[in-house]
Amino acid sequence: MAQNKSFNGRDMGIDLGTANTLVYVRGRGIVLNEPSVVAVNTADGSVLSVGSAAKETMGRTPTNIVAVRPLRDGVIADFEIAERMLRYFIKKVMGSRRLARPRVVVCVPSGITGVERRAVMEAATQAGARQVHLVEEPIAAAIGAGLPVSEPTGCMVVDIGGGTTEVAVVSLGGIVTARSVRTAGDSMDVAITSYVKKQYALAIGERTAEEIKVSIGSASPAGSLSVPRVSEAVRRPERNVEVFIPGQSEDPEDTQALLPPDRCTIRGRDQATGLPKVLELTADEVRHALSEPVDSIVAAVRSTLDETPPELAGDIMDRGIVLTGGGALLRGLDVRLGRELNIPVLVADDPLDCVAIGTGRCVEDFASLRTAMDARPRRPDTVRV
Ligand SMILES: Nc1ncnc2c1ncn2[C@@H]1O[C@H](COP(=O)(O)OP(=O)(O)OP(=O)(O)O)[C@@H](O)[C@H]1O
Repeated sequence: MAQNKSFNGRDMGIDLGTANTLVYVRGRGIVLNEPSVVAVNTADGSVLSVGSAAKETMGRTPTNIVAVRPLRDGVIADFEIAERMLRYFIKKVMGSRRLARPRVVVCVPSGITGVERRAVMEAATQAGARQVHLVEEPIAAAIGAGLPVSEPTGCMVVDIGGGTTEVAVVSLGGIVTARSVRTAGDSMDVAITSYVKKQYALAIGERTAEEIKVSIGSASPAGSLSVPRVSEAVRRPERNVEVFIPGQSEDPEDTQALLPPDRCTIRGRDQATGLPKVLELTADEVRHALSEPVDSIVAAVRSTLDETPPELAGDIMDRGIVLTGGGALLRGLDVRLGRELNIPVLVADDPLDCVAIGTGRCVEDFASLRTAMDARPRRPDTVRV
């Protein structure tokens, strides 16, 4: 591993995500993983809570408190709140050791403009960073997934986060071709909310929609799902959603216990009566609700492959496409992509942590990964459409 004397023990890599922010500290690994949410008092603008505590309040705040997600579609939508959130996380990680300001590598979507890059750099600087470097999300994801990004061979990574899906072909430490679409985990939650509203006139919150997706969401029919992991079951939140798992067993060795749940009970507000209501939703219905965002992700991967130079396309055929990001955990997405594109598709180990691990590697191994950082923006400074 190349040594980098200019980086030291307080330096950090930040995966500033739409859904979650992860902080990796040099020599220590991932030390913080919290939702990118800030609860603000609208009366005086003061910050009441940040991260997990703020996410708990989403959909449950009185009128004078708002739970804000300062990033949308992978970029800063509310600069001031983003800066305060970053400042809070950096302080939390540094604890009482405030002797010097850290150098920071921040991960950003590949499609962001120069203006958006400057906004991220400015927010990190205002939050306490002494020097800021940027690494593009697909590169960080590929590094974190253990792909040989610096070699002259093509690797395709599809990072499905909360706000954006980043599809990229990486070779020799750079992006050869990439696409960043604003269809990812959040769009799936919106699709579920709309379905439940249209089909059952039931209003549900953002968190409930996410819980439904994680609990029984899928991209392929039940018979063709890849086997869900035990870690996935552990991460499954259960609040307004109660799941039914066929043949459920307490025994972790029992393969039946790994079967995906086929329905769940959800709670919301009946739009006709205005009263709370409980109803049952099946996995087939949720798969149907998710078809539009899933189709868009498949289309983005297909069109990126279309633009890939033939030599690199051959490498991808051999190596397979690697899925990272929380959206990679959607059951059957690997199967669906593999079937439609006729290419092997693999889900990275720890898909939710890949980008943070890759960003952290940039801090640990700065000299040899230098070429992977601070690339010029691919998009002009126009308004994103
Ligand atoms: N088991 C699961 N099944 C489906 N989706 C999941 C699962 N676990 C997490 N997710 C989704 O993954 C998304 C968060 O992923 P991730 O933390 O990689 O995004 P992010 O880095 O914050 O976002 P972005 O990259 O867009 O800035 C959320 O939409 C979340 O609901």
